[in-house]
Amino acid sequence: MKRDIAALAPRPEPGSEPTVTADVATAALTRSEYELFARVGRARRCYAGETLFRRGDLGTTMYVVARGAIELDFGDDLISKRLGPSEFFGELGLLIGDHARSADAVALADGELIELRHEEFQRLVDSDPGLISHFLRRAIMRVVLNEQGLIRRLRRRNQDLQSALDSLRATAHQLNQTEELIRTDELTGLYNRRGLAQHLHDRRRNGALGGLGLVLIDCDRFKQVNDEHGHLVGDRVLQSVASILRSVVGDGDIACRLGGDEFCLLVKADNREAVLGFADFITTTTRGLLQVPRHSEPGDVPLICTLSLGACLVDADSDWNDWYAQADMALYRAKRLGGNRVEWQDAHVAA
Ligand SMILES: Nc1nc2c(ncn2[C@@H]2O[C@H](COP(=O)(O)OP(=O)(O)OP(=O)(O)O)[C@@H](O)[C@H]2O)c(=O)[nH]1
Repeated sequence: MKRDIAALAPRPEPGSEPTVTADVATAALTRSEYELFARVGRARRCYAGETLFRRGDLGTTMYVVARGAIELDFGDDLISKRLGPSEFFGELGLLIGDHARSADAVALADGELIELRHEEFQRLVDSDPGLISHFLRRAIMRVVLNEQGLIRRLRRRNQDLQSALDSLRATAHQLNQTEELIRTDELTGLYNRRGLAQHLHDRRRNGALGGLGLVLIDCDRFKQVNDEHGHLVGDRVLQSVASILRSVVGDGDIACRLGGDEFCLLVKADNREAVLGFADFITTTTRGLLQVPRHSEPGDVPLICTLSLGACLVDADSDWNDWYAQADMALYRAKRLGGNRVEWQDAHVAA
Protein backbone atom coordinates (compact mmCIF):
# COMPACT_ATOMS: atom_id res chain seq x y z
CA MET A 1 0.00 0.00 0.00
CA LYS A 2 2.76 2.41 0.99
CA ARG A 3 4.55 1.89 -2.25
CA ASP A 4 1.32 2.49 -4.17
CA ILE A 5 0.75 5.77 -2.41
CA ALA A 6 4.33 6.93 -2.86
CA ALA A 7 3.90 6.26 -6.55
CA LEU A 8 1.16 8.91 -6.60
CA ALA A 9 3.68 11.63 -5.68
CA PRO A 10 3.40 14.73 -7.91
CA ARG A 11 5.83 14.86 -10.82
CA PRO A 12 7.44 18.29 -10.92
CA GLU A 13 8.08 20.09 -14.14
CA PRO A 14 11.84 20.41 -14.60
CA GLY A 15 13.07 23.33 -12.44
CA SER A 16 9.67 23.97 -10.92
CA GLU A 17 10.20 22.85 -7.31
CA PRO A 18 7.83 25.25 -5.44
CA THR A 19 9.13 28.16 -3.44
CA VAL A 20 7.77 29.10 -0.01
CA THR A 21 5.52 31.85 -1.28
CA ALA A 22 4.42 30.36 -4.60
CA ASP A 23 2.55 27.32 -3.32
CA VAL A 24 1.02 28.34 0.01
CA ALA A 25 -2.40 28.88 -1.46
CA THR A 26 -2.64 25.42 -3.06
CA ALA A 27 -1.36 23.54 -0.01
CA ALA A 28 0.18 20.98 -2.35
CA LEU A 29 3.22 19.05 -1.19
CA THR A 30 6.31 19.00 -3.32
CA ARG A 31 7.30 15.66 -4.73
CA SER A 32 10.10 15.20 -2.14
CA GLU A 33 7.79 16.18 0.73
CA TYR A 34 5.09 13.84 -0.49
CA GLU A 35 7.57 10.95 -0.70
CA LEU A 36 8.87 11.62 2.83
CA PHE A 37 5.33 11.89 4.26
CA ALA A 38 4.27 8.70 2.51
CA ARG A 39 7.31 6.92 3.96
CA VAL A 40 6.70 8.04 7.56
CA GLY A 41 2.87 8.06 7.57
CA ARG A 42 0.26 5.38 6.96
CA ALA A 43 -2.08 4.87 4.06
CA ARG A 44 -5.74 5.16 4.93
CA ARG A 45 -8.80 4.69 2.77
CA CYS A 46 -11.64 7.19 2.87
CA TYR A 47 -15.15 6.91 1.48
CA ALA A 48 -17.46 9.42 -0.17
CA GLY A 49 -19.40 11.29 2.55
CA GLU A 50 -17.10 10.16 5.36
CA THR A 51 -16.37 12.82 7.99
CA LEU A 52 -12.70 12.76 8.97
CA PHE A 53 -13.11 15.36 11.69
CA ARG A 54 -15.46 18.12 12.75
CA ARG A 55 -14.94 21.73 13.68
CA GLY A 56 -13.88 21.97 17.34
CA ASP A 57 -12.66 18.36 17.58
CA LEU A 58 -9.23 18.09 19.16
CA GLY A 59 -6.94 16.52 16.58
CA THR A 60 -3.36 15.26 16.46
CA THR A 61 -3.40 14.00 12.89
CA MET A 62 -2.43 15.58 9.62
CA TYR A 63 -3.58 14.22 6.26
CA VAL A 64 -2.29 14.30 2.71
CA VAL A 65 -4.67 13.44 -0.12
CA ALA A 66 -3.23 10.62 -2.23
CA ARG A 67 -6.36 10.02 -4.27
CA GLY A 68 -9.88 11.49 -4.25
CA ALA A 69 -11.05 14.84 -2.93
CA ILE A 70 -11.74 16.38 0.49
CA GLU A 71 -13.91 19.37 1.36
CA LEU A 72 -13.04 21.65 4.28
CA ASP A 73 -16.12 23.50 5.53
CA PHE A 74 -15.25 26.41 7.85
CA GLY A 75 -18.89 27.16 8.65
CA ASP A 76 -20.78 30.48 8.81
CA ASP A 77 -20.38 32.26 5.52
CA LEU A 78 -16.69 31.38 5.07
CA ILE A 79 -15.73 29.87 1.76
CA SER A 80 -15.25 26.08 1.77
CA LYS A 81 -12.03 24.63 0.34
CA ARG A 82 -11.75 21.60 -1.91
CA LEU A 83 -8.48 19.68 -1.76
CA GLY A 84 -7.17 17.20 -4.32
CA PRO A 85 -4.19 14.85 -4.72
CA SER A 86 -0.95 15.79 -2.90
CA GLU A 87 -2.68 18.60 -0.97
CA PHE A 88 -2.49 18.47 2.83
CA PHE A 89 -4.77 19.55 5.69
CA GLY A 90 -4.99 19.35 9.48
CA GLU A 91 -1.26 20.17 9.71
CA LEU A 92 -1.63 22.00 13.06
CA GLY A 93 -2.61 18.67 14.61
CA LEU A 94 0.73 17.30 13.49
CA LEU A 95 2.75 20.34 14.51
CA ILE A 96 1.25 21.24 17.88
CA GLY A 97 -0.76 18.18 18.91
CA ASP A 98 -4.24 18.53 20.45
CA HIS A 99 -5.50 21.28 18.19
CA ALA A 100 -9.14 22.30 17.84
CA ARG A 101 -10.07 21.81 14.18
CA SER A 102 -11.28 24.95 12.44
CA ALA A 103 -13.27 23.10 9.75
CA ASP A 104 -15.30 19.97 9.06
CA ALA A 105 -13.31 17.66 6.77
CA VAL A 106 -15.48 15.43 4.58
CA ALA A 107 -14.43 13.07 1.77
CA LEU A 108 -16.14 14.03 -1.49
CA ALA A 109 -15.23 10.75 -3.17
CA ASP A 110 -13.75 7.37 -2.34
CA GLY A 111 -9.99 7.84 -2.10
CA GLU A 112 -6.81 7.40 -0.14
CA LEU A 113 -5.02 9.56 2.38
CA ILE A 114 -1.64 9.58 4.06
CA GLU A 115 -2.15 9.96 7.79
CA LEU A 116 0.59 11.36 10.10
CA ARG A 117 0.28 11.70 13.86
CA HIS A 118 1.80 14.27 16.15
CA GLU A 119 4.21 11.66 17.55
CA GLU A 120 5.60 11.16 14.06
CA PHE A 121 6.66 14.75 13.62
CA GLN A 122 10.08 14.13 15.20
CA ARG A 123 10.68 11.25 12.78
CA LEU A 124 9.92 13.56 9.89
CA VAL A 125 12.41 16.12 11.23
CA ASP A 126 15.07 13.49 11.82
CA SER A 127 14.56 12.04 8.35
CA ASP A 128 15.07 15.29 6.46
CA PRO A 129 15.46 18.47 8.58
CA GLY A 130 15.94 20.73 5.56
CA LEU A 131 12.80 19.53 3.84
CA ILE A 132 10.71 19.74 7.01
CA SER A 133 11.98 23.22 7.77
CA HIS A 134 10.80 24.23 4.29
CA PHE A 135 7.45 22.55 4.90
CA LEU A 136 7.14 24.25 8.28
CA ARG A 137 7.71 27.69 6.83
CA ARG A 138 4.98 27.05 4.26
CA ALA A 139 2.62 25.67 6.87
CA ILE A 140 3.15 28.76 9.05
CA MET A 141 2.67 31.07 6.08
CA ARG A 142 -0.52 29.28 5.24
CA VAL A 143 -1.84 29.78 8.76
CA VAL A 144 -0.85 33.45 8.65
CA LEU A 145 -2.48 33.95 5.24
CA ASN A 146 -5.66 32.27 6.42
CA GLU A 147 -5.67 34.46 9.49
CA GLN A 148 -5.13 37.62 7.44
CA GLY A 149 -7.96 36.59 5.11
CA LEU A 150 -10.19 36.04 8.10
CA ILE A 151 -9.30 39.44 9.57
CA ARG A 152 -10.03 41.09 6.20
CA ARG A 153 -13.40 39.37 5.99
CA LEU A 154 -14.24 40.32 9.59
CA ARG A 155 -13.26 43.94 8.90
CA ARG A 156 -15.44 43.98 5.80
CA ARG A 157 -18.33 42.47 7.69
CA ASN A 158 -17.77 44.97 10.48
CA GLN A 159 -17.91 47.81 7.95
CA ASP A 160 -21.08 46.36 6.41
CA LEU A 161 -22.65 46.09 9.84
CA GLN A 162 -21.54 49.63 10.67
CA SER A 163 -23.11 51.08 7.53
CA ALA A 164 -26.28 49.01 8.10
CA LEU A 165 -26.39 50.45 11.60
CA ASP A 166 -25.83 53.98 10.27
CA SER A 167 -28.66 53.72 7.79
CA LEU A 168 -30.88 52.22 10.49
CA ARG A 169 -30.08 55.18 12.73
CA ALA A 170 -30.83 57.61 9.89
CA THR A 171 -34.14 55.85 9.20
CA ALA A 172 -35.05 55.93 12.89
CA HIS A 173 -34.19 59.64 12.98
CA GLN A 174 -36.34 60.32 9.89
CA LEU A 175 -39.14 58.30 11.44
CA ASN A 176 -38.93 60.36 14.63
CA GLN A 177 -39.03 63.56 12.62
CA THR A 178 -41.99 62.32 10.60
CA GLU A 179 -43.82 61.31 13.76
CA GLU A 180 -43.07 64.73 15.22
CA LEU A 181 -44.49 66.38 12.08
CA ILE A 182 -47.60 64.22 12.18
CA ARG A 183 -48.20 65.25 15.80
CA THR A 184 -47.59 68.96 15.22
CA ASP A 185 -49.85 71.74 13.96
CA GLU A 186 -48.13 73.32 10.99
CA LEU A 187 -49.20 76.92 11.58
CA THR A 188 -48.50 77.24 15.31
CA GLY A 189 -46.03 74.46 16.10
CA LEU A 190 -48.28 73.30 18.97
CA TYR A 191 -49.53 69.73 19.22
CA ASN A 192 -52.47 68.95 16.94
CA ARG A 193 -55.37 66.63 17.84
CA ARG A 194 -53.35 63.55 16.89
CA GLY A 195 -50.49 64.68 19.12
CA LEU A 196 -52.90 65.30 21.98
CA ALA A 197 -54.48 61.85 21.55
CA GLN A 198 -51.03 60.22 21.60
CA HIS A 199 -50.03 62.26 24.66
CA LEU A 200 -53.21 61.23 26.52
CA HIS A 201 -52.71 57.61 25.49
CA ASP A 202 -49.13 57.64 26.85
CA ARG A 203 -50.22 59.33 30.05
CA ARG A 204 -53.02 56.84 30.65
CA ARG A 205 -50.63 53.95 30.06
CA ASN A 206 -48.21 55.43 32.61
CA GLY A 207 -51.04 56.10 35.09
CA ALA A 208 -50.26 59.85 34.93
CA LEU A 209 -53.73 61.31 34.41
CA GLY A 210 -54.24 62.46 38.00
CA GLY A 211 -53.89 66.08 39.15
CA LEU A 212 -54.59 67.74 35.81
CA GLY A 213 -56.62 70.75 34.74
CA LEU A 214 -58.10 71.45 31.31
CA VAL A 215 -58.54 74.89 29.79
CA LEU A 216 -60.34 75.35 26.45
CA ILE A 217 -59.48 78.57 24.62
CA ASP A 218 -61.43 80.02 21.71
CA CYS A 219 -60.81 83.28 19.82
CA ASP A 220 -63.66 85.79 19.98
CA ARG A 221 -65.18 86.86 16.67
CA PHE A 222 -62.19 85.49 14.82
CA LYS A 223 -64.10 85.23 11.56
CA GLN A 224 -64.33 89.02 11.70
CA VAL A 225 -60.51 89.29 11.92
CA ASN A 226 -60.19 87.22 8.77
CA ASP A 227 -62.95 89.09 6.99
CA GLU A 228 -61.62 92.56 7.89
CA HIS A 229 -57.85 92.03 7.68
CA GLY A 230 -57.37 88.93 5.60
CA HIS A 231 -56.34 85.36 6.28
CA LEU A 232 -52.65 86.13 6.85
CA VAL A 233 -53.44 88.51 9.69
CA GLY A 234 -55.80 85.85 11.05
CA ASP A 235 -52.91 83.34 10.90
CA ARG A 236 -50.68 85.69 12.83
CA VAL A 237 -53.33 86.13 15.53
CA LEU A 238 -53.50 82.34 15.91
CA GLN A 239 -49.70 82.25 16.19
CA SER A 240 -49.81 84.93 18.91
CA VAL A 241 -52.32 82.87 20.90
CA ALA A 242 -50.04 79.84 20.48
CA SER A 243 -47.06 81.84 21.79
CA ILE A 244 -48.94 82.79 24.95
CA LEU A 245 -49.98 79.17 25.53
CA ARG A 246 -46.43 77.97 24.94
CA SER A 247 -45.16 80.44 27.52
CA VAL A 248 -47.31 78.92 30.28
CA VAL A 249 -46.74 75.20 29.71
CA GLY A 250 -44.27 73.53 32.02
CA ASP A 251 -42.75 70.09 32.01
CA GLY A 252 -45.47 67.51 31.38
CA ASP A 253 -48.10 70.15 30.44
CA ILE A 254 -49.36 70.29 26.89
CA ALA A 255 -50.70 73.05 24.65
CA CYS A 256 -52.66 71.99 21.58
CA ARG A 257 -54.49 73.58 18.67
CA LEU A 258 -57.68 71.55 18.41
CA GLY A 259 -58.56 73.14 15.06
CA GLY A 260 -59.58 76.52 13.57
CA ASP A 261 -59.44 79.10 16.36
CA GLU A 262 -59.85 76.60 19.19
CA PHE A 263 -57.01 75.62 21.54
CA CYS A 264 -56.60 73.68 24.77
CA LEU A 265 -54.19 73.53 27.63
CA LEU A 266 -53.71 70.47 29.83
CA VAL A 267 -51.76 71.48 32.92
CA LYS A 268 -50.65 70.02 36.21
CA ALA A 269 -53.04 71.45 38.78
CA ASP A 270 -54.59 69.96 41.92
CA ASN A 271 -57.40 72.43 42.45
CA ARG A 272 -59.65 75.04 40.87
CA GLU A 273 -57.42 77.98 41.87
CA ALA A 274 -54.39 76.47 40.19
CA VAL A 275 -56.24 75.88 36.90
CA LEU A 276 -57.80 79.33 37.00
CA GLY A 277 -54.33 80.78 37.64
CA PHE A 278 -53.24 79.56 34.17
CA ALA A 279 -56.47 80.75 32.52
CA ASP A 280 -56.25 84.20 34.15
CA PHE A 281 -52.65 84.59 33.05
CA ILE A 282 -53.73 83.96 29.43
CA THR A 283 -56.56 86.51 29.47
CA THR A 284 -54.42 89.09 31.27
CA THR A 285 -51.58 88.69 28.77
CA THR A 286 -54.02 88.93 25.85
CA ARG A 287 -55.56 92.10 27.20
CA GLY A 288 -52.09 93.52 27.80
CA LEU A 289 -51.11 92.82 24.20
CA LEU A 290 -54.28 94.48 22.94
CA GLN A 291 -53.22 97.68 24.77
CA VAL A 292 -49.82 97.83 23.04
CA PRO A 293 -49.84 100.73 20.53
CA ARG A 294 -48.91 99.44 17.06
CA HIS A 295 -47.48 102.40 15.16
CA SER A 296 -45.54 100.26 12.72
CA GLU A 297 -48.67 98.65 11.26
CA PRO A 298 -50.78 100.50 8.67
CA GLY A 299 -54.40 100.78 9.78
CA ASP A 300 -55.62 98.92 12.82
CA VAL A 301 -54.16 95.48 12.15
CA PRO A 302 -54.59 93.28 15.23
CA LEU A 303 -51.77 91.23 16.70
CA ILE A 304 -54.21 89.26 18.82
CA CYS A 305 -57.90 89.14 19.66
CA THR A 306 -59.76 88.63 22.91
CA LEU A 307 -60.25 85.07 24.08
CA SER A 308 -62.96 83.05 25.81
CA LEU A 309 -61.84 80.31 28.18
CA GLY A 310 -63.60 77.41 29.85
CA ALA A 311 -61.77 75.54 32.63
CA CYS A 312 -62.27 72.42 34.73
CA LEU A 313 -60.39 69.75 36.69
CA VAL A 314 -59.77 66.44 34.96
CA ASP A 315 -61.22 63.24 36.39
CA ALA A 316 -58.61 60.52 35.77
CA ASP A 317 -61.33 57.82 35.71
CA SER A 318 -63.23 59.35 32.79
CA ASP A 319 -61.88 60.21 29.35
CA TRP A 320 -61.17 63.10 27.02
CA ASN A 321 -64.76 63.38 25.73
CA ASP A 322 -66.04 63.89 29.28
CA TRP A 323 -63.36 66.46 30.12
CA TYR A 324 -63.95 68.28 26.86
CA ALA A 325 -67.74 68.37 27.39
CA GLN A 326 -67.20 69.77 30.90
CA ALA A 327 -64.76 72.51 29.82
CA ASP A 328 -66.90 73.27 26.78
CA MET A 329 -69.91 74.05 28.99
CA ALA A 330 -67.79 76.69 30.72
CA LEU A 331 -66.51 78.00 27.39
CA TYR A 332 -70.04 78.23 26.02
CA ARG A 333 -71.03 80.30 29.05
CA ALA A 334 -68.01 82.59 28.57
CA LYS A 335 -69.08 83.18 24.94
CA ARG A 336 -72.69 83.79 25.93
CA LEU A 337 -71.57 86.36 28.45
CA GLY A 338 -69.80 88.33 25.72
CA GLY A 339 -66.36 86.63 25.58
CA ASN A 340 -63.04 87.96 26.85
CA ARG A 341 -63.45 86.03 30.09
CA VAL A 342 -62.80 82.79 31.96
CA GLU A 343 -65.59 80.50 33.20
CA TRP A 344 -65.32 77.47 35.45
CA GLN A 345 -67.29 74.20 35.35
CA ASP A 346 -67.52 71.70 38.23
CA ALA A 347 -67.81 68.01 37.37
CA HIS A 348 -71.08 67.24 39.15
CA VAL A 349 -72.91 70.16 37.53
CA ALA A 350 -71.60 69.07 34.11
CA ALA A 351 -72.92 65.53 34.70
N1 LIG B 1 -56.67 82.74 9.25
C1 LIG B 1 -57.13 81.52 9.53
N2 LIG B 1 -58.45 81.33 9.76
C2 LIG B 1 -58.92 80.13 10.08
C3 LIG B 1 -58.06 79.03 10.16
N3 LIG B 1 -58.83 77.95 10.51
C4 LIG B 1 -60.08 78.34 10.63
N4 LIG B 1 -60.15 79.69 10.37
C5 LIG B 1 -61.32 80.53 10.39
O1 LIG B 1 -61.73 80.72 11.74
C6 LIG B 1 -63.06 81.19 11.72
C7 LIG B 1 -63.81 80.63 12.88
O2 LIG B 1 -65.08 81.21 12.87
P1 LIG B 1 -66.19 80.87 13.91
O3 LIG B 1 -66.14 79.40 14.24
O4 LIG B 1 -67.45 81.41 13.39
O5 LIG B 1 -65.75 81.58 15.21
P2 LIG B 1 -65.71 83.11 15.59
O6 LIG B 1 -65.80 83.97 14.37
O7 LIG B 1 -64.49 83.28 16.41
O8 LIG B 1 -67.01 83.24 16.42
P3 LIG B 1 -67.16 83.10 17.99
O9 LIG B 1 -66.32 81.92 18.37
O10 LIG B 1 -68.60 82.84 18.21
O11 LIG B 1 -66.63 84.31 18.61
C8 LIG B 1 -63.66 80.76 10.37
O12 LIG B 1 -63.89 81.92 9.61
C9 LIG B 1 -62.55 79.94 9.74
O13 LIG B 1 -62.47 80.14 8.33
C10 LIG B 1 -56.68 79.24 9.90
O14 LIG B 1 -55.86 78.33 9.95
N5 LIG B 1 -56.28 80.48 9.60
